Amino acid sequence: MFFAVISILPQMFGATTEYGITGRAVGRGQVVVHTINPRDFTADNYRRIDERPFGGGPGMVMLAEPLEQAILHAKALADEYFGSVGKDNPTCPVIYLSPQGKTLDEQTVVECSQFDGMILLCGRYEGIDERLLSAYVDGEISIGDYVLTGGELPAMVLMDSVIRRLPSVMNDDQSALEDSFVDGLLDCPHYTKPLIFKDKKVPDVLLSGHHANIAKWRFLEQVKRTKERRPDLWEQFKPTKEQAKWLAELNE
Ligand SMILES: O=C(NCc1ccc(CNCc2ncc[nH]2)cc1)c1csc2nc[nH]c(=O)c12
Repeated sequence: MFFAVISILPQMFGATTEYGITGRAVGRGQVVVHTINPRDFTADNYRRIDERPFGGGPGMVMLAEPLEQAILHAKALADEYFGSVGKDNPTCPVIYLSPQGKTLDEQTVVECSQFDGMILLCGRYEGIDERLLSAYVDGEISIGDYVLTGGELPAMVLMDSVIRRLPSVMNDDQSALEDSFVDGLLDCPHYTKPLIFKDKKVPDVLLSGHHANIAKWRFLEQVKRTKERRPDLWEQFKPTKEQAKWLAELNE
């Protein structure tokens, strides 16, 4: 999958491209990430990428022209990449990470993981000239209703959530698709060595080797936690046939 991120802080993206499962996917060439700094597309000696807002008010607004050149460069890199892998008619939307965007959820992550690539536009300051957004942006995504200092961390959250879903990025011992957020429940408790920690033992069922009982115990723990901590998720939950059987036993 192809990513081009447009940001005046390109070094931040090392957190995604150099570490962990996402870093490995980049290292293997399963994911390509280009960082593009709008400052490299400025025409003035001060390499300006922001200016005071028309109409006054606090803060600065990012200039349209350097961002336009950065986006056109990203599109050229995308064309080159898709040409090199023989992909015709690729889907590669320009996504603006913005507090005004649609709040990211697993469904949006699934939709994004089906694109051939994405051009991610990261804002700083008070935002970006509206005329640039209306000319080039296909969609806006927020990662939640809290105020950050820029779009870079949201861009990396989006990239991380998408990259982990790509086939063969997560090997089978890493829970890729059956994650609790995918089956609609919170996760169950996890235990590993030592058998006793701070006088607390591991639940016997997990030591029993009885896989059906273990699966049932884990599911019922997920249910208990989801009911307690996220009644909103519990309300939406649709059990499978087997899960419904286990739930029926619970209510006996
Ligand atoms: O660029 C981002 N944030 C930087 C930022 C923060 C505040 C303002 C100014 N807002 C003034 C205002 N708001 C409502 C009324 N007036 C602009 C830009 C960002 C990208 S995705 C995301 N997801 C969750 N949270 C985020 O902050 C982000």
